[in-house]
Amino acid sequence: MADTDKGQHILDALYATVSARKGADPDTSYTAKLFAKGTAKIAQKVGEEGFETVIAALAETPEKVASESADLLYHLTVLWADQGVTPEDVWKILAERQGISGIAEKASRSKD
Ligand SMILES: N=c1c2ncn([C@@H]3O[C@H](COP(=O)(O)OP(=O)(O)OP(=O)(O)O)[C@@H](O)[C@H]3O)c2ncn1[C@@H]1O[C@H](COP(=O)(O)O)[C@@H](O)[C@H]1O
Repeated sequence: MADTDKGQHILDALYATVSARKGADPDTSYTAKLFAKGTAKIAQKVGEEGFETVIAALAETPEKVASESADLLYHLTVLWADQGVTPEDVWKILAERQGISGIAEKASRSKD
């Protein structure tokens, strides 16, 4: 596997693990506890972890940014599973954007 594929592979594997926790025992699985609390709680955690990543960038260390990013990506996979979004849905959108400048992409969106 190419090094550049490793992050995607780990997120795919994490998503599979997270999805399998739907309906599991909230006493033994943090993910199952999040699913039991519902969409608002899961979305709140994504917001909190995003905020903690921002704070790490502004006031802490690159190591803390990496650690908070891992928390953020984990909670994002839980939100995807909750919403019926698959990693493939996200990879497809990112792949379609490859080679398109962010400025051109934003201009095309504002015409929608
Ligand atoms: N990657 C993660 C992961 N990253 C962070 N966390 C948990 O996210 C929580 C974040 O901590 P916080 O202090 O923000 O949250 P909290 O205070 O516990 O919760 P709230 O009071 O905010 O509801 C911690 O309990 C972490 O352990 C994770 N929990 C699980 N995973 C993955 O999910 C898999 C399944 O986990 P379980 O569902 O617990 O079996 C694990 O094997 C891991 O691969």
